[in-house]
Amino acid sequence: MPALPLDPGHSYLLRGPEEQGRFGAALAAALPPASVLFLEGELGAGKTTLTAGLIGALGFAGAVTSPTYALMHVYPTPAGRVLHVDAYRVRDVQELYELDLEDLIEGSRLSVVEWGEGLYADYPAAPILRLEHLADEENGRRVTRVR
Ligand SMILES: Nc1ncnc2c1ncn2[C@@H]1O[C@H](COP(=O)(O)OP(=O)(O)OP(=O)(O)O)[C@@H](O)[C@H]1O
Repeated sequence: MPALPLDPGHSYLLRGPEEQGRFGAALAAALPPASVLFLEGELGAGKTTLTAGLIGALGFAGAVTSPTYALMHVYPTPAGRVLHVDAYRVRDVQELYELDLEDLIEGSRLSVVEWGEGLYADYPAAPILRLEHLADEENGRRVTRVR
């Protein structure tokens, strides 16, 4: 598997949504089939922008929108199905299992999971990226690979 373009414990500054999307796109080749990518970051931290770049790089040409209200979006790509899950409101991880999430992940090209702490132990190989706003006077976001 190619290395992610970021080592654990390291950060990048992403200046603007275009860079944010390009960073997401650069992750695509590093994430093998059936893999999981965990994203952390408050409202507006750029999770959807990064994910859109990633899904676009897998060949999906349509719009990618925040899964906050739907809990999960499913994108068909030429490389296989991509899941974009927002687990924030799922208090009980059991609810995720009731969705058969494990099987869905297994059958997908990639699953991007926001706020999926409850699943971190189940997917120990999955990278965790944290997105943060920079200070007000700076334009951009910091992305840190937590794991
Ligand atoms: N690196 C960046 N620098 C500056 N602005 C950015 C950057 N990345 C994304 N943005 C902008 O920040 C806004 C919020 O981004 P986005 O919708 O991706 O956040 P989100 O984390 O998915 O939010 P939500 O939690 O609401 O789903 C958008 O207007 C986007 O263009």
